Amino acid sequence: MARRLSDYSEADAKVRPPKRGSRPRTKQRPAHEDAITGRVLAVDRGRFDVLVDGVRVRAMKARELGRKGIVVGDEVALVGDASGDPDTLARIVRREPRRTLLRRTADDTDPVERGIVANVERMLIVTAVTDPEPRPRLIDRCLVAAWDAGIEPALVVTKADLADPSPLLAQYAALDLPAVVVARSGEDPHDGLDAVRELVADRWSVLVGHSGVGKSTLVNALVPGAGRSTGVVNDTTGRGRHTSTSAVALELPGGGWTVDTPGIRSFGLAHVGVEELIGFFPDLAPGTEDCPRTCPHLGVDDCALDDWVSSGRAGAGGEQRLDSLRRLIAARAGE
Ligand SMILES: Nc1nc2c(ncn2[C@@H]2O[C@H](COP(=O)(O)OP(=O)(O)OP(=O)(O)O)[C@@H](O)[C@H]2O)c(=O)[nH]1
Ligand SMILES: [Zn+2]
Repeated sequence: MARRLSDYSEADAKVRPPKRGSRPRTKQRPAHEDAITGRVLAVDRGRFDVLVDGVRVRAMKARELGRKGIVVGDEVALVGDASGDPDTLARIVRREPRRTLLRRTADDTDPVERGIVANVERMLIVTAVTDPEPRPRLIDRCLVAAWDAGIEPALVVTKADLADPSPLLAQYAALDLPAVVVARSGEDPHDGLDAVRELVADRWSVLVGHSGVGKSTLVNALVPGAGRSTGVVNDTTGRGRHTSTSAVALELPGGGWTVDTPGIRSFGLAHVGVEELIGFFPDLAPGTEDCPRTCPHLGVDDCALDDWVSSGRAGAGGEQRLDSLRRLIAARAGE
């Protein structure tokens, strides 16, 4: 049936022509719907290597990311040329929410915290039985940093061919930590390597440890061809021959990725509050129940932790652990 003119509503007549110069709405996409996601493998002076569907793509941060940090392990959204061909550069337009973030501050009072690696599930704390001597306070810092980040730590004790690892292991027995012992045997890189492989298989992990403990040796054994430089520790500086200082993710032949952190020599923990700190010493935390209210746990005013440790309830490492905890609390108080 034909419509009569009088049937047209006023609204029909009010369709305005588009303003000259204005673009159709559909082109103004607020989010990058067509972005693809990848995982950051390496960061080097403003350039990022991102793994996209098995291809390594070079990328830079898009301006809209602002000062938002991107670290190894981050999951990011990319636009632009993500072919991975030489001389191409994609843009990172978004950082996906992080499941874990390993952080540190320059010291225990510095308010500026830096991300080291994101989304890893496991931390291997590498320490030698001797040469160099174990540094329990650094181990304790690493444990706090791992638990604070939501990462499961494990101990890897190297150089067991040089000395008996049991006293060191006994110190941490109360913590219910996975611990693996490795040793050099002849030409073979390491006894105990299979146990390390199990800890890192099919997941993202991060290796931490101070210079000379055998971290690079371990990485080279886990990832043949990784080419991490190993060397004799310089007696004067305590430093090895490393020149690279940035974290980098290396693919494990059996599946999974491990992140080496050559430049990291310390773990400032200014971002961890005192109450949280105590919670990250699960061998000591229950001992604070008998402390006076507002006890600073610094060894004064009848702090119950002294009895807790001397009665053996924190295990063989109790004294050392309490010393670590107290130093961390004191550092927070600026003492
Ligand atoms: N006896 C013995 N020596 C080892 C073992 N693992 C590593 N080493 C030696 O210890 C020294 C230091 O090893 P690296 O792998 O360079 O140590 P690192 O922790 O990477 O140290 P940086 O390179 O300074 O970061 C080297 O001379 C290694 O050959 C081990 O299980 N037993
Ligand atoms: Zn106390």
